[in-house]
Amino acid sequence: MELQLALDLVDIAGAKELVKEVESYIDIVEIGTPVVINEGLRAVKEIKDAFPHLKVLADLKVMDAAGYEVMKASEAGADIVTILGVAEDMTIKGAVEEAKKQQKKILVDMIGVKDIAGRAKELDALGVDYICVHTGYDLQAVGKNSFEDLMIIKSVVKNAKIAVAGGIKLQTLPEVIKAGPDLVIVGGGITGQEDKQAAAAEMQRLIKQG
Ligand SMILES: O=C(CO)[C@H](O)[C@H](O)COP(=O)(O)O
Repeated sequence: MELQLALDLVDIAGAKELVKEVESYIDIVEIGTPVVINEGLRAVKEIKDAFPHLKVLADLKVMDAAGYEVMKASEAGADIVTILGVAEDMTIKGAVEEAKKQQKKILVDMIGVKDIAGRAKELDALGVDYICVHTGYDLQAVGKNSFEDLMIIKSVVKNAKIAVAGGIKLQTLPEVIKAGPDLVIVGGGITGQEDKQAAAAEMQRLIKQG
């Protein structure tokens, strides 16, 4: 099980500072959608250059023209690129094809997908690398979480790795770990803590302990 640090509310300098603090405890750094909007793919490049031993995920949430966007993110140094599960199958296929060419991975974000089980089966058959259930900030604000959806994809996905994101904190991590995802994505649960290093270290400890 891997731990991904999601960076959403920082600029490039802030992202570097944060990653430096927790780099020993994480496997993947996510350059979040707001960071890409503010800083462009330069943020991906600068983080990959500064921390080449960590995998970098570009949270582009691709919805169309995936071949081109996956190519640009790959050129910037992304190891994993996100696409939305609600995108057309043609778009998903384009992403998978380009990622294979570039020797990169595709993570599908299931945000907004209504039929989680049905769509997860289809995406799994399309050859994506990760399928991620995700409660975004807007639904977190009304008390939702991804736990139920995690159990659903666990039961139907046969090939892709399973990921989970959305409001995971130290207190809720043990329940998430018990469900056995391949990848746990944490933003505010680390970046919002006073002692970010301690939070990341404890999360890594819990994940390793299983
Ligand atoms: O993709 C995102 C928002 O769209 C976030 O990166 C993801 O939800 C993880 O952050 P947090 O743990 O703070 O919810």
